[in-house]
Amino acid sequence: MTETQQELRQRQAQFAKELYGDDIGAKSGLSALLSKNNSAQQEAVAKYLRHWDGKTDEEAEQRRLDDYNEATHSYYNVVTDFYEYGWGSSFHFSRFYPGESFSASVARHEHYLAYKAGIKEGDLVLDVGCGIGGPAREICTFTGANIIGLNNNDYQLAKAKYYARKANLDKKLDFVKGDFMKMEFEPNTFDKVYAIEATCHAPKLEGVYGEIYKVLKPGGVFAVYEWVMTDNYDETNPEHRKIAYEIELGDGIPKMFPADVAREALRNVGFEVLEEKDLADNEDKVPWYYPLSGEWKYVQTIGDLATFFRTSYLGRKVTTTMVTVMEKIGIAPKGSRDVTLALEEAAVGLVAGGKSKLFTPMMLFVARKPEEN
Ligand SMILES: CC(C)=CCC[C@@H](C)[C@H]1CC[C@H]2C3=C(CC[C@]12C)[C@@]1(C)CC[C@H](O)C[C@@H]1CC3
Ligand SMILES: C[S@@+](CC[C@H](N)C(=O)[O-])C[C@H]1O[C@@H](n2cnc3c(N)ncnc32)[C@H](O)[C@@H]1O
Repeated sequence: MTETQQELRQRQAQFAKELYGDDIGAKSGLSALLSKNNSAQQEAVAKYLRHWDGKTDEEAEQRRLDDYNEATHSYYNVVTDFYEYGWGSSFHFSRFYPGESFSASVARHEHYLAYKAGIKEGDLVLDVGCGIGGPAREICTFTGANIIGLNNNDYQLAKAKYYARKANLDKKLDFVKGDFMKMEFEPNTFDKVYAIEATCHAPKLEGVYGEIYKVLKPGGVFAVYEWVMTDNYDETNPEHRKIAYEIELGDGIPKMFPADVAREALRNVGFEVLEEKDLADNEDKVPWYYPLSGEWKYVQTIGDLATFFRTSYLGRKVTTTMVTVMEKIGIAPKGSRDVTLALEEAAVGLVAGGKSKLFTPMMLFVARKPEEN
């Protein structure tokens, strides 16, 4: 018998409690990792990794596409603490300007999307795949809009709510559980919708874009930073496919799509595409992937040294070694080392994809739902 949306939701919420205990949300980073339940962690790691067995044939890909919800949910159950520890509370890349700190660059990238979407005070805005709410808090403070974050991961939602309360933004921000492929909001609800590096987890872009189209008001704007393979990518080239596969495996993505698939998907569901630009295709002195490529010369401020160390090759090795030892002596839950190894594949694939310009994490699309006739 197939599980209903309601049953799936309850099971996943229950699982998050088993994994993190009752004070879910309050702990973060490595301290949250160390307090996770051992057998639940093992189950989550197995559920995430079961589809990434090195196969890229059609059947293997189909299994990943079919299981997108559970696989992504499990992925974020096991990586969120590492992300927070290594990256902060906005789970996305950004461009870096000379002299600009890591956190300023992340915030500017969010402001830019808000500006492109035309978000203004009093708007009701949907953040699709909101993570732990870093971008929603920033965009709310920046624009004064009311934002609802949608996410299928219970742990991240609990954290997003916790941080919004702490920042005194809980009257302007709300976070709700749901699958972006099957949204439960009333049609024509939102003035604006944005998504930051999240819709790439969809098994089919028409699915998620179609849902966004449905819940946007006529005339409303959707702005997205999409993860895509660029026009340089050739799926039949084994070197190219290897890079895409590393990104899929390490980032919990069922299938990386090319840019033209994303553009067509927007049009197919009815959007008018107003703007399209690969923000990574530029002459920037500091590349977007530098925190992962481990090039010290790009670090812009003294304050960024600690973050850079954690994200660099050396820092990642230190984390993996530390986690391996802690897992061996029983302090860290089983499976944690496998997670650091998968994240290493992510880092390697992302840097290779960035350097070769086969991949971009910041394909900007701005699209409008036409006014009703
Ligand atoms: C998965 C998607 C669609 C977006 C996430 C983008 C980035 C925020 C992550 C992609 C790879 C991640 C890694 C880390 C942090 C978050 C990412 C950059 C670490 C640096 C976290 C600390 C670990 O020890 C190493 C990780 C490498 C990959
Ligand atoms: C890389 S994170 C980006 C989070 C956030 N946009 C940010 O920039 O901090 C991707 C997010 O998409 C969410 N997500 C993935 N698949 C989803 C789905 N089917 N429905 C809702 N959210 C989903 C994940 O749980 C995660 O929060």
